[in-house]
Amino acid sequence: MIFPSILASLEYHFRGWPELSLAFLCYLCIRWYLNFKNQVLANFPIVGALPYILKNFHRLHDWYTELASKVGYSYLFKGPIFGGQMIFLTCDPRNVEYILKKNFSNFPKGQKFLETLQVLGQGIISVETETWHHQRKLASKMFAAKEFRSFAAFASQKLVEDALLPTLDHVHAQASVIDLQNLFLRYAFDSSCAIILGRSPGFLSPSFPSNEFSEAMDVAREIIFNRNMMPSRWWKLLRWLGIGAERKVPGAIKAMDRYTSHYVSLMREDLQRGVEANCLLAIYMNSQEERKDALLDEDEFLKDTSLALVYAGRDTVASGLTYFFYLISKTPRVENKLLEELRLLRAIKNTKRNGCGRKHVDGVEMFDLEELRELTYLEAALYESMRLYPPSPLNLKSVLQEDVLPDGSVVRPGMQIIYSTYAMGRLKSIWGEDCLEFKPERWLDDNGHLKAEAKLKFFGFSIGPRNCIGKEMAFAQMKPAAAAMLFNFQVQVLEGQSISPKPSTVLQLKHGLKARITRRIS
Ligand code: HEM
Repeated sequence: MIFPSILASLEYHFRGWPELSLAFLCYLCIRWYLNFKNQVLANFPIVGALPYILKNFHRLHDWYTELASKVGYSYLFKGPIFGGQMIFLTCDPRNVEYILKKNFSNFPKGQKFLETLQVLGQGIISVETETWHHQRKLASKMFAAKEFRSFAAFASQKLVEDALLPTLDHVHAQASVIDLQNLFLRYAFDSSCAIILGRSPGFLSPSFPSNEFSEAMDVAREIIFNRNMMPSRWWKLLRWLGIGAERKVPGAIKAMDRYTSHYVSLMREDLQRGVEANCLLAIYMNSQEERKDALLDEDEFLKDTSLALVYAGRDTVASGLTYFFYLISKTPRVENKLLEELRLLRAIKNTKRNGCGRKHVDGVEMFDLEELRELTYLEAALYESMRLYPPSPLNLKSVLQEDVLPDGSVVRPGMQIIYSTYAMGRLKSIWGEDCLEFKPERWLDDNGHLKAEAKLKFFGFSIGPRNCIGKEMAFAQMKPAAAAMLFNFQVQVLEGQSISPKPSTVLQLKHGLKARITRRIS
């Protein structure tokens, strides 16, 4: 008799439990949601920081910047327990300098990152240790060659004259709207191919043709980013199953291999016929002796090297020009100062040449190489736009041995380090209270020369032994395009379009940048 009465009593006492449990669960969910909603970052049990990453994925770079101002310059993200990822994100300039320069050898790209870069073969950006040392030494010599530097400037200038200005003229005549991002991607691809491979593929032309080589590089860029955003096992499984973006990889690799083989064969024929060529491929081919310990078969080396270089230059230059015109369109004061600099220079040169400026066939004016060197306000404006919108907004490193960074953070093997140049370009502590303003003047001293100290604060081309080797080439591509376009055409970016960046390793606008182009009346 006792037993049923105990049961009855329990039933009486716990009658309200399901409701109570439900209410408690709801309370926990609401608390969690409110915390999650108002907090910028937390590492939860089991799922780590995944909810925050998913919530902010569409605005990754701005989120990092927000974290820097609200939480601090460095923080640790834990991935979900089953992926085992530990990402240390920093935008502290002392840490970044330590990682990239002072203790460079302890922070390689790392196996995980290198694996994701294998789509691009074994060129300079996808290798490490001895192979990288050798390739870097060789590349430094090639990029520094005087004949190469003048060839790079000449080839870009020619492409502006033969392809960029006629295309813009065509858009003006059609009174159509153009996507500036697409235009500059075409220009950067053609000029990179011309400078590196010796031939422009003609991707930039008024008919806006398609190009399989460039499309294959788009796939490579997308896949490298995707692979880095997930644990290695996940993307390897997707690759094995052949689903998602991984499905496109084998085709893209084949296409890139086919095109680079083709360009290598053409250049070999040219050199055998005694054609004089100063593109990088020709310079590499003519330096057989220095290449003999390249640890790669001759053709593989030439193909992978040229692919890596075209890839490194294409998206970055396109991004630099796109955001430059975006900022100019929003800042008429800077546009006017740029025009003033161009017009003054043109007037001085015309006086010296007795009124004969350098005219393109359709009355469009060009700036020669000597003039371009004198355009310091333009150069400052390009730096300034890359400060706010760095083409390479984040970079990855790994950790070899446990280390203590200058801010006191401890990093351990197995962690990945991400440093955000996007956030660093927007830190008040580096760039002052007006850090969000587009002000080329911050790069210039009282005599109108570029300030060395401003360049030292800028990480957009990276620093240390693995810094950007193509910086000078990038300016040789961007300056003539920006000068000729500004001087001859009015670029009116359409109002009301969404200006959000794609989550990617390169800063690109999700929906492009639509603009109208009209000829300026001289
Ligand atoms: C505005 C344009 C450019 C920007 C902002 C830029 C930025 C950068 C950055 C940040 C890095 C370091 C990447 C890392 O640490 O993983 C880098 C590396 C590199 N860049 Fe550029 N880049 C630009 C244009 C170019 C051009 C035109 C070339 C010419 C081919 C080039 C060739 C390279 C190469 C080969 C590396 C790898 C160097 C190495 O690993 O030793 N870049 N660039």
